Amino acid sequence: MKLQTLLSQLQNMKLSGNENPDILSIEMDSREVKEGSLFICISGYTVDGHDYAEQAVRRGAAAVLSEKPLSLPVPVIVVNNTKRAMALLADTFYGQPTHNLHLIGVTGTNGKTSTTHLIEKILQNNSLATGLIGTMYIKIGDEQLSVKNTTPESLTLQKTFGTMVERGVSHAIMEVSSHALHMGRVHGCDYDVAVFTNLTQDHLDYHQTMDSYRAAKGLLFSQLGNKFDQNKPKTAVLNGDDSASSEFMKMTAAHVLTYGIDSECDVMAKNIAMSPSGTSFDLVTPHGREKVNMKLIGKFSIYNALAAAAASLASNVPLSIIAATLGEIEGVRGRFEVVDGGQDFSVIVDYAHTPDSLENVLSTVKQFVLGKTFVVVGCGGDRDRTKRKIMAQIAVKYADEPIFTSDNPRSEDPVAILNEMEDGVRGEYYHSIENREKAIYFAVANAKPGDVILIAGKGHETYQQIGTQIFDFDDREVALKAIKEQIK
Ligand SMILES: CC(=O)N[C@H]1[C@@H](OP(=O)(O)OP(=O)(O)OC[C@H]2O[C@@H](n3ccc(=O)[nH]c3=O)[C@H](O)[C@@H]2O)O[C@H](CO)[C@@H](O)[C@@H]1O[C@H](C)C(=O)N[C@@H](C)C(=O)N[C@H](CCC(=O)O)C(=O)O
Ligand SMILES: Nc1ncnc2c1ncn2[C@@H]1O[C@H](COP(=O)(O)OP(=O)(O)OP(=O)(O)O)[C@@H](O)[C@H]1O
Ligand SMILES: N[C@H](CCC[C@H](N)C(=O)O)C(=O)O
Ligand SMILES: [Mg+2]
Repeated sequence: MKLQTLLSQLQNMKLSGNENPDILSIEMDSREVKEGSLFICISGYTVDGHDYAEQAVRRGAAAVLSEKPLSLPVPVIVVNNTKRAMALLADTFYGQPTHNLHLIGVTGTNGKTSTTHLIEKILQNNSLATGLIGTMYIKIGDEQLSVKNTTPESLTLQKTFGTMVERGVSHAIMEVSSHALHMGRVHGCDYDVAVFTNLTQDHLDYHQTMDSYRAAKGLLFSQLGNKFDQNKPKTAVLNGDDSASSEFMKMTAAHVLTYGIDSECDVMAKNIAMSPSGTSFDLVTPHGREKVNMKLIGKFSIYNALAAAAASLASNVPLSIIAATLGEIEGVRGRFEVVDGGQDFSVIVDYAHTPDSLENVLSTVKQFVLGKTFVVVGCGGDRDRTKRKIMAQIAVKYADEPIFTSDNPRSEDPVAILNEMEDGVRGEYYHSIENREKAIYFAVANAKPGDVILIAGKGHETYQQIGTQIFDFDDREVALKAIKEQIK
């Protein structure tokens, strides 16, 4: 695409010279720049991309987009905000791909990964070609790509959507993090369905207060479009049992479909029966009623199922397919995943890394446990510190054997993180074992028949970050090894 054609999208910009090179790619990382790239300078949290403009030109950049004049031998386009401009240019460069996709965005503190996977399976069972973007990976058809963020930058996002369209994907489902909403990574995404799971405490390191965290989540709904287009109707799927939903409802002119268990909603679960091996309920919707027999357990799983059902209904999937698919789903990797090494106690690996998710999962375990409950849990470094005490209190409240350990300490001292957890439960009964492998071994060595060990916080993760080093670490493998050695 010609530079001038691309730039016609920007209303306020200054371009030095009148050259009009062919732009073959857009890059925000100088290390990715190739001959013919447009390099966009982003001033980040760690470094300033403007400092890499010269390097980008040496690597062949044909033009540079910047927030200040730069003396370079290629055209320099100056705009007030390169991040906003990047979202617009990426959308244009990749052919406005979200206009050609049915796009479903899922936001909320907990349940985004789980819910997106439920929706993915339902759409696939309705013979639709899907793509998925989230914490674990990007999926385009059968191909899986690794990711750094739950919601990538606009450039990666639009490029990914472009590839999806090229490969015949018709429906894309994505997790939309509050960081992404706040940083404008999803500007330009034309959502058809926006789903809200829940709002509880997390990320206060970034958002500071729950009010601004709620406001960031709300951006998904205020960006859902304010015109009524009968050919492309938009739907906000809101959790009627979460008080934040009434605010989000005001933010959008789109159709609203509520789901819930306790309050009167459009999509509801009635006659719920829970057992250690599954959950059944009547899925009551504006399109009729179907019995659902799920293998997933816990009240939180019913919420995810209802959110997925409502999003699928808003995407025109027949109710019978929705109910049948919810019955088939085995679960999502690292979410309430059972580790079975032939032992006579249960081991569950789960991604609960917030107070609310930990409480949900532990209370689900407590509903069914015959013996004692063990929990192995830590808190990530360089993340919301205020949740540490609370998570420790929840662990002590629900577990007979709470074992505090390290999660991903990142740049923080692991012992200092443990101390902050312990500050919430001084004088109570707990164990503190800094080394996560040792903590898991300790739990396995002490569990008796009928006990349950919940290993929380890292779920699907296959690494542990200590300082700047990344070590191989998989809770499921470590637990399995401990079990095998124990029952030898
Ligand atoms: C705080 C934050 O969000 N940081 C994001 C940000 O990194 P940054 O600002 O530090 O970037 P930087 O390293 O300063 O670089 C600035 C610019 O210089 C460029 N650069 C840099 C070096 C170089 O040699 N050449 C060069 O051109 C970079 O490509 C970039 O354009 O931009 C990066 C690239 O897009 C992101 O990967 C990174 O996310 C980091 C890894 C992160 O941890 N983010 C978390 C807080 C986050 O966003 N989490 C949410 C999910 C939370 C949840 O699900 O609960 C998420 O959506 O992932
Ligand atoms: N609807 C829910 N409400 C509360 N807790 C939930 C819910 N769904 C899942 N959980 C718990 O939260 C954990 C994380 O779930 P999931 O990965 O689906 O959330 P997420 O929103 O994608 O998280 P992240 O922000 O890290 O991407 C699960 O392992 C489970 O313990
Ligand atoms: N998306 C979450 C993941 C946390 C996972 C936990 N294992 C940790 O490292 O803190 C975050 O970045 O806050
Ligand atoms: Mg996720």
